[in-house]
Parts: sequence; C-alpha cells; structure tokens
Amino acid sequence: MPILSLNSVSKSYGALKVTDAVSFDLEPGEALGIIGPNGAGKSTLFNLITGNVRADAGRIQIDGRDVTGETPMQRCASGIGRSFQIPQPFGHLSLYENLLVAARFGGGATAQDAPRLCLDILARTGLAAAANSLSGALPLLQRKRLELARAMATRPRVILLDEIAGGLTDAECVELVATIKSIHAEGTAIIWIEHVLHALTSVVQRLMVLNFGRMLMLGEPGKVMSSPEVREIYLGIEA
Ligand SMILES: Nc1ncnc2c1ncn2[C@@H]1O[C@H](COP(=O)(O)OP(=O)(O)OP(=O)(O)O)[C@@H](O)[C@H]1O
Repeated sequence: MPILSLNSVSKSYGALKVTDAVSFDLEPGEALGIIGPNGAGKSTLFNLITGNVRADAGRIQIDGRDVTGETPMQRCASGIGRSFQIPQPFGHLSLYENLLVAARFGGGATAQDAPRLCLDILARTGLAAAANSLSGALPLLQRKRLELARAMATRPRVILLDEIAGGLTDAECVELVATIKSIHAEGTAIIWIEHVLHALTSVVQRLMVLNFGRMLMLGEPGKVMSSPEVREIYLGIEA
C-alpha cells in the first residue's frame, strides 16, 4: 500500500488555480523529486500534504487512511515531517531546544528518549557545536541544516524537503546530499523540491514536473529530463 496518496487534489487562490487535480502515490521508502518553474505550485503542494493549506477538492491519504480534513499536527503525528523553504525556527530558542520541541510535540518522543534523539540529529546534521546557539541569528547554511534537523526530529516516515540546497557551496551541497541519502537509507520516504538538479537527481528515484499547478510528467529522472516538453518549460530549451 502507498504510504501517501493524492487523488485529484486542487487548490485555487481567487481565479488562480495553484494546484490542478494532482494525483500520485508515494511508496514506502521511495525518494521523489519535484521540479518546476517559480510559481508552479510546488510549495503549495507541500502545504496541501501537510495540512497547512486545505484542499478545495480531492483526497489525501496516509497509509490508505483519509487525512484530507486533518490538521498539520495530526498529519505530523501520522508520520509527515517537513522543512520550510523560508526557515521558520523558534528564534529565541537554542538549536537543541528547537529540536526538543519538534521531537516531543511533533514526534511524540518521551522526555527520556528526546534528548538522545536530538543530540544524535544535531551530530548527523553537523550542528552539534552550535547546539546551544540561539536559532534566530544563524547563517544560511546552519538555518538550512536546522530546518532539516527539525523535520528529522519529528521522526517522520515521509520527509518533505523544500529547496534546502539553494545558496549552498558545492562542498556544503555534497554534505547535505550525504545526510539526505542516510535518511533515505534508513527507510524514510522523501519528497524533495529542489532547483539544484544534480543534487536532486543523485537521490531521487522518480521525478515530478509541475507547471501552472498541473503535473506535467512523473517518471524516471533521466527520462523526464530528456523530454522535449520538460526541457522547453523548465530549462527554456526549445524542442
Ligand atoms: N496564500 C496565497 N495567497 C495567494 N496566492 C498564493 C498564496 N500562496 C501561493 N500563492 C500563489 O500561488 C502560486 C504558486 O506558489 P508556490 O509558492 O506554491 O509556487 P512554487 O512552485 O513553490 O514557487 P517557487 O519555486 O518560487 O518557490 C504563486 O503564483 C503564488 O503567488
């Protein structure tokens, strides 16, 4: 059974259809990439999956159970973790405290288990040395790492990553990809929105292209990227 299913999910803002009858299944442990031009509706699709935005139509299921009417908190408890494109840490808390909140309230970790889990994630995301720093004043790389770490701390079965490689140096990007691969190797399913294509395609098994809210293509990354239609829309290369 798919771990996540979208069935004809739609969302409009006024006259603008931002998500247009999107349907797909995500298998347990799968890694799926999403690409598309700016404004194609990628982040909105994440917000629909997490419940931050309510769908106008369609159905969303986790493990075959209809969650379309559930809150973000309920969906997080069902195993959906996410990062935000614009990092949203609790700025007045330390990195460790931010993870503790995610682990206890998002992931349901016990008071006994949470500290070890958080310290482990801080180490895995290269943040251990900054554990006691305040989150509000972090440089870009650490803010991105913290977004990933907070999502990991909710102990998700599906982790949604929204453009976490943008703006990083090549070396930083290599480190980030290694961390994401290690999350995937543990059996966590991944949906990753990313403009840094070489990083994305080194991880994902399938690639989805969104354009004007519609799913243009979904398939094996090499095949998708060599499609003349995708090259024209996404890369601006005429067929
Ligand atoms: N709350 C909102 N109210 C009105 N319009 C919105 C709202 N949220 C998103 N939109 C519009 O919906 C469209 C899709 O936005 P979305 O952020 O999902 O795109 P995206 O593919 O993630 O873009 P980017 O690559 O630039 O992050 C855009 O035209 C955006 O302006």
